[in-house]
Amino acid sequence: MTIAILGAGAFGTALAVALSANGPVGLWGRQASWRRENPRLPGITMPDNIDVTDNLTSVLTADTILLALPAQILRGFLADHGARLNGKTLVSTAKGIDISTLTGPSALIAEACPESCIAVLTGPSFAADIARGLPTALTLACASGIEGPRLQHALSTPVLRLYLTSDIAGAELGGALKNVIAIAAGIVIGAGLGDSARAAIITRGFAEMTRLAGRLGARPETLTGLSGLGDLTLTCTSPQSRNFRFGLSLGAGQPFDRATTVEGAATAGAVAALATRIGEDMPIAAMVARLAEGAVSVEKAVENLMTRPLKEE
Ligand SMILES: NC(=O)C1=CN([C@@H]2O[C@H](COP(=O)(O)OP(=O)(O)OC[C@H]3O[C@@H](n4cnc5c(N)ncnc54)[C@H](O)[C@@H]3O)[C@@H](O)[C@H]2O)C=CC1
Ligand SMILES: O=C(CO)COP(=O)(O)O
Repeated sequence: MTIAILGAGAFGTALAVALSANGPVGLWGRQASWRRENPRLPGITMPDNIDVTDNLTSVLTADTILLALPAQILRGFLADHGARLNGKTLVSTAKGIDISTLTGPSALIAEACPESCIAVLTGPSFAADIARGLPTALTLACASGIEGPRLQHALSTPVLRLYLTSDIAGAELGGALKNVIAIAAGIVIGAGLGDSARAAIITRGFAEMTRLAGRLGARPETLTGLSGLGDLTLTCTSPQSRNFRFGLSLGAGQPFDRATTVEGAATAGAVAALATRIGEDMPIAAMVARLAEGAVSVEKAVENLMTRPLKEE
């Protein structure tokens, strides 16, 4: 198996570093003018067997491609380059739902590359941790009983342990939805509402995640696994998370650098629209969408959530 990664942001670069333990890796970035240290991942030197390039053609000789682009970028990228990827094994790593189609990365890839085998790599993992070689466990979702195990072995290393599932919908939705709840958790802490309120938001947020994912065909055990509960726990509790930090700044009424990749912001809007379309109640996600747009104050959002009709758990 020959591997290339498209997207030389923090995560694509970290995956390249991890997978270089198994052999050569191509890493493409549209503006990859650096070669040995990515400014998005300071302090990490690229091993010699990573070919960092801004020439897409040169990395498309690989038979297996990891797509490490943000979710809202993927659709446009596939429109431009999908034909050249079609037929290859494609592994999605984006954690979001496309705002214009309300579909996840795997559906976008399937539409653009109908002859490809598609997998999803997701779970609790900060790019900096992976790049430093800290032990990490992830979910690899692939519907193919042949390609799934092959990928699982090729993408695992002594410090990167992949658990296999065939539940693509569950793995993908867990990763996308946890980012929305992480923003909510950040808001709670940023606004000074306390750890008890955060535990409530995480738990009720997880209930929303499992409800929506279940309606969209996910298996419950996937949501309680690494790609759901695992990643939710990480992202709602660590200031390393950009989604959590975005929430912190919203809660504290402080500015935030909008150039930072915060997947949960657009995905909250997509989730709210999706929930309305299928008639599912997602009050936390809907509130995060409104807060991220600046359409409601934190005080009003808390009041609205706390005064909803009382119900059974
Ligand atoms: N950073 C992390 O710790 C983790 C990130 N992820 C996921 O990986 C995905 C990518 O995130 P990061 O690498 O962290 O983001 P990042 O912000 O570090 O990098 C994004 C990359 O996308 C590139 N890009 C933007 N627009 C583009 C376009 N039109 N064409 C080509 N390239 C374009 C940028 O140049 C940049 O290199 C996200 O879905 C994120 O949720 C998943 C696990 C961990
Ligand atoms: O997905 C992640 C950890 O698993 C990274 O989270 P952020 O995108 O919030 O930084």
